Amino acid sequence: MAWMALAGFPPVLAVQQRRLGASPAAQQPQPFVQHAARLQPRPAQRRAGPVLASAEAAAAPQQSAQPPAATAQQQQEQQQAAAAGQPSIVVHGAQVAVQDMVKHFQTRRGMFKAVNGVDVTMEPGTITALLGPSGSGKTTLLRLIAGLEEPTAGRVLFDGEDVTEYGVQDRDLGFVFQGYALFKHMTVADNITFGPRMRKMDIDCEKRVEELLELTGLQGLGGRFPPQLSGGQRQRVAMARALACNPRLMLLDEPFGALDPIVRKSLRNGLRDIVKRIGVTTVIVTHDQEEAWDIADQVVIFNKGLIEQQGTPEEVGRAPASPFVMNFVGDVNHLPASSQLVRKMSFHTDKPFVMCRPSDITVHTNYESPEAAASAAASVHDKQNMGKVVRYYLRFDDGVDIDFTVPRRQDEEQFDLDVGQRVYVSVPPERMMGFDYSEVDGSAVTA
Ligand SMILES: Nc1ncnc2c1ncn2[C@@H]1O[C@H](COP(=O)(O)OP(=O)(O)OP(=O)(O)O)[C@@H](O)[C@H]1O
Repeated sequence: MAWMALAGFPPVLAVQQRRLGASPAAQQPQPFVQHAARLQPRPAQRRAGPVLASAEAAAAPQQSAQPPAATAQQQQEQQQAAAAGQPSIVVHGAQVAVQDMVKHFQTRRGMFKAVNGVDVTMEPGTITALLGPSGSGKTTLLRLIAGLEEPTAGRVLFDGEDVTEYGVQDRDLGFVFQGYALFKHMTVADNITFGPRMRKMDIDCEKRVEELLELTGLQGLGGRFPPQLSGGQRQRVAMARALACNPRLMLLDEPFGALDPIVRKSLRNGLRDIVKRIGVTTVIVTHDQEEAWDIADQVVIFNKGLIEQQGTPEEVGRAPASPFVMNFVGDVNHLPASSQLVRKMSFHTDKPFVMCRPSDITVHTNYESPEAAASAAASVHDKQNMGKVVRYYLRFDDGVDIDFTVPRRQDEEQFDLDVGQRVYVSVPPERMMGFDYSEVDGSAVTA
């Protein structure tokens, strides 16, 4: 079944940081911020086209007074597909280019730069995940792409065509966001076909519903009402509805934020499967790095209204472009640049601190080995069995702590260290990065 077809993806980088000198118990998880229905138009922000008054309206931009008809090309393709007995969902994912995008908000304290000169291109049929700390500008960029915000400067191009002046209803979009925004009084089938009916699309609505229910793993549920569905099922309906009008671009804002981890995982795998089957260009805002790493072809890391890095998840994970990205993506240890380990590794930096990933640490136990001689001595300070991995907290003789994480199986075969045991630690200097705390602080600049 399409919904169950899981794609294989690179290992996920856990989102956790170990702060300088902090004990295991003192570790702070990354804040997880959830926003309900953030794609709702903010009052007085629209410039063109009818004002959308609710989340449901935002999710169904086709509710304009004079809904645009399906394009002649789309209609022709649908008719051809119907005649050939093929699926009637014909999507041409757009290449979406955002150029020199700037968005300033007028606030009581002056002008606030939420997006401050952003260039990014999303290739047709790919998934781009927008990641970054709270307030870094992710949702604002999504809304600018959608036409829900008027840019201060910059352009949005769909397949090379400048759509910056187009209203939201003229951009061929599908929306999915956390609050579901389904019409509760309508059946699942009616929710799905609401858009095509409003746009007077010349399609077989029954067939479209069947195809979309199959695509989203909801076979047999077309006659139910949203309150009779689970949260995961409702979000699948939202996806089906977003795709019903053959959008060129699907925009998702924290779509799975309210769901439990197992349902989230199933939904995101389903999302990737759908996108790859039908080829719709997709942009997703998420706080969940595991989600981004699982599904995205391209990740875009935001900080304070600017893009710090964009690339494939592998590129960003392997070669972070800045201390901010290294710190934001995955586990890191923070050490003083003058610490024993850094000096022993002959890593030189003019910055006061150094980062390294737990996964780049090598631990030797035989003090007579040549490797041990080239390493810094530490003691096992604490050990935690985390299920699939074992995490050790190692303390150097200068009092500096670091994490060392090893797969449980490897730990059993190779390490199985005792608390208090002496170990010898090395990190390739090319895997270290000097930094100053001002460079990794992603807290939003308030307006
Ligand atoms: N209409 C507005 N008026 C004034 N400031 C705004 C407005 N919309 C957004 N902002 C500010 O712009 C900044 C970026 O907001 P945005 O919602 O894009 O961030 P985000 O990265 O999506 O954050 P989060 O992850 O918390 O949702 C924030 O500081 C926010 O307060």
